[in-house]
Amino acid sequence: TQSTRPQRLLAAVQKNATRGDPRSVVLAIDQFCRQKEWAMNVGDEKGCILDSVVSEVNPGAVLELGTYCGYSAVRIACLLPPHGKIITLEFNPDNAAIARQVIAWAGLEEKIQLVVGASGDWIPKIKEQFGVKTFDLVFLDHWKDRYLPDTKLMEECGLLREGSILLADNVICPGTPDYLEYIRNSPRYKSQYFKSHLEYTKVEDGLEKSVFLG
Ligand SMILES: C[C@H](C[C@H]1O[C@@H](n2cnc3c(N)ncnc32)[C@H](O)[C@@H]1O)NC(=O)c1cc(-c2ccc(F)cc2)cc(O)c1O
Ligand SMILES: [Mg+2]
Repeated sequence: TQSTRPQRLLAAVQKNATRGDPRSVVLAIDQFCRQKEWAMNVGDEKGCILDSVVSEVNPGAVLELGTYCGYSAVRIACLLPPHGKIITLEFNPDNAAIARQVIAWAGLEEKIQLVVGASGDWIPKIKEQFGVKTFDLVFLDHWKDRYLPDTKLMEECGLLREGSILLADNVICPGTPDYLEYIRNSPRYKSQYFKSHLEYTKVEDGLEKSVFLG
């Protein structure tokens, strides 16, 4: 039977990356996506911006919406402080199964908690289920029309504190117009746009970094 793109991406990781070496996993995925098949990971160019934000925030608690194959979860987890953890939500069980194996190959199972389900269902349960008070950093990379409702939901559920950072992928391509309009005009956020390109292409895209002011 025909393999899927995530399955081929995992095979490339298992062939070309060193077990327990997260940076070799990131490199193997980027090489696969540049040389073999495009895939919707945040990628190497936007990934450098992600790295600089993670390093600056030095987060103890990270929430990622939209795991896909685990590329950005691995990239973020590499940079966390010793007791830092990332909870990553993935709706599609097939993608989650691949991501689990990519995370295992990187040796980051202790730092990354992968949860299968929809963000809208899980966000209200995170505090009680995972003993999280608030998140220092949230990386939004799921369905582009869920960024705004889920941001409002995180506010309502008390998952954000003064200084929490939201970093949103794809605000230009595919685009998240309602989220951008809200976050750039809300007095409760201070936003900054980091111009870049859609992963592995020359098409414009970028990341929007927003600080929650409380
Ligand atoms: C949405 C996907 C990423 C993953 O998110 C999971 N997901 C969804 N909704 C939920 C939820 N509500 N809760 C939890 N997980 C959830 C899903 O199952 C995918 O695995 N990402 C994209 O579609 C995406 C697309 C492009 C793109 C750009 C130009 C093109 F011509 C074509 C595609 C680029 C990107 O950088 C992306 O990130
Ligand atoms: Mg994305």
